[in-house]
This record gives sequence, C-alpha cells and structure tokens, in this order.
Amino acid sequence: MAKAYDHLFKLLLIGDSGVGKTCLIIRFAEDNFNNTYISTIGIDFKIRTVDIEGKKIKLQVWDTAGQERFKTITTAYYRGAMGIILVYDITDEKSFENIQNWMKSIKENASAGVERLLLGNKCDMEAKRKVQKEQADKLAREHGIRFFETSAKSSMNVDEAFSSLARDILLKSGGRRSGNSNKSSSTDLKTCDKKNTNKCSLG
Ligand SMILES: Nc1nc2c(ncn2[C@@H]2O[C@H](COP(=O)(O)OP(=O)(O)OP(=O)(O)O)[C@@H](O)[C@H]2O)c(=O)[nH]1
Repeated sequence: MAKAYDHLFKLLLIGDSGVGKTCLIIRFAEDNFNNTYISTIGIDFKIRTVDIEGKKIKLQVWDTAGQERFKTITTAYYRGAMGIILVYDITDEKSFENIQNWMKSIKENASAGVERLLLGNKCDMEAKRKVQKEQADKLAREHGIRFFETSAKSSMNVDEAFSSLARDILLKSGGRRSGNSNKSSSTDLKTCDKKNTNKCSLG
C-alpha cells in the first residue's frame, strides 16, 4: 500500500479575535468561505496534505481563540507547534500593534526553533486599509520572518502562505521523517467540535 504521507507538520495560528484565523484555515483545508462570524472557543484543528519538493506533507493546522480569556488554554498548545502563523487584519491597526505581544507570547511559550510567518489578512478590503504593507514588511524583516498579505475571502495568497511555511519547516528539518506514515489517508479532514474542544490535543 502506498504510504499516505512523508511528513507530519503541526502548525498553529494566533492573532487577535476577528482577524480571520478560522476563515484562513477553512479556505486552506476546505476551499470555502463564510461571512458569518462565530468566535472560536478554545482550540480546533483541520488537516490538509500538500505536495512540496516531491514530498507529501500532512499539515495539521491548529486554530486558537483570539480572545484573551482563552490565553491559558491556547498557549499550552504552542510548544507542540513546528510552525506558528501570526495573523493581523489590514483594516484593524490594533491587531497589527498586538503582533508584538503575540511575538512575545511565542518567545515565552513555544519551542526555541519554531518557524514563524506573518500574515496581513482581509487584503480584499483595500478601501478600509489601515495598515500599510511597508509597515508589516519592516516588522517581518526585523524578526527575520516571511510576510504575506492574504484574503480568506478571495483566496489570495492562502495556499502560498501555508506552503511557504511548510517548505521552510521541511528545509529546516533536512527532510528527516517526522510523523508516522500509513496512519491516515491524505484526503482525511478532521475537525473538533468547537463546543467540545477539550477533546483535542496537540501531542
Ligand atoms: N472581507 C474579509 N472578511 C474576512 C476575511 N477573513 C475573515 N473575514 C471575516 O472576519 C470575521 C472573523 O473571522 P474569523 O475567521 O472567525 O476570525 P478569528 O480570527 O478566527 O476570530 P476568533 O475565533 O475570535 O479568534 C468573519 O466575519 C469573517 O467572515 C477576509 O479575508 N476578508
């Protein structure tokens, strides 16, 4: 039987409430978008397998609640992540200012070698833009990380962003096998019940 995947990478999305973390994951894993806003309770994940450099990479993408009251639960998941995506909303200046706090939170809670990526989401809303691309470019350069402007609504740069992070993790791991092949189908899509989030774990 052909093996389902070569590597398993665990990714985590963080950022203020309402910046579009859940929508980015739904766009990436299901190629779907919904305008309705249901704030994430605690933590949730979805899976998609992608081909990178001839390898099948299974991405387990964890969605965290942006609300402060879930901080204790969500920071507990940082340690198991190989890549962390920091998301702000280009129409919300405060969400961009808070990226510094989210960076600090990574420093305090994540593994030392974790790969990071900065995303400015909702770039379809150009007329309401408050954060200039140059500001975010500068911040990303200061932290030595990649930066994309994305739109979960239009799909702009969503696949590119996730693939670029996966590629960086793959290169960093030197192609070492991580994760157990044959365990799950590459088309497998799992999601935890938003109301039943305690069942999920990032091992
Ligand atoms: N125009 C536009 N709206 C978006 C985009 N992404 C998300 N939204 C909207 O922004 C709102 C919040 O999106 P969510 O994905 O739930 O935000 P979140 O960051 O997961 O929020 P929390 O779960 O509270 O942390 C929803 O109404 C979405 O429809 C985007 O790319 N463009």
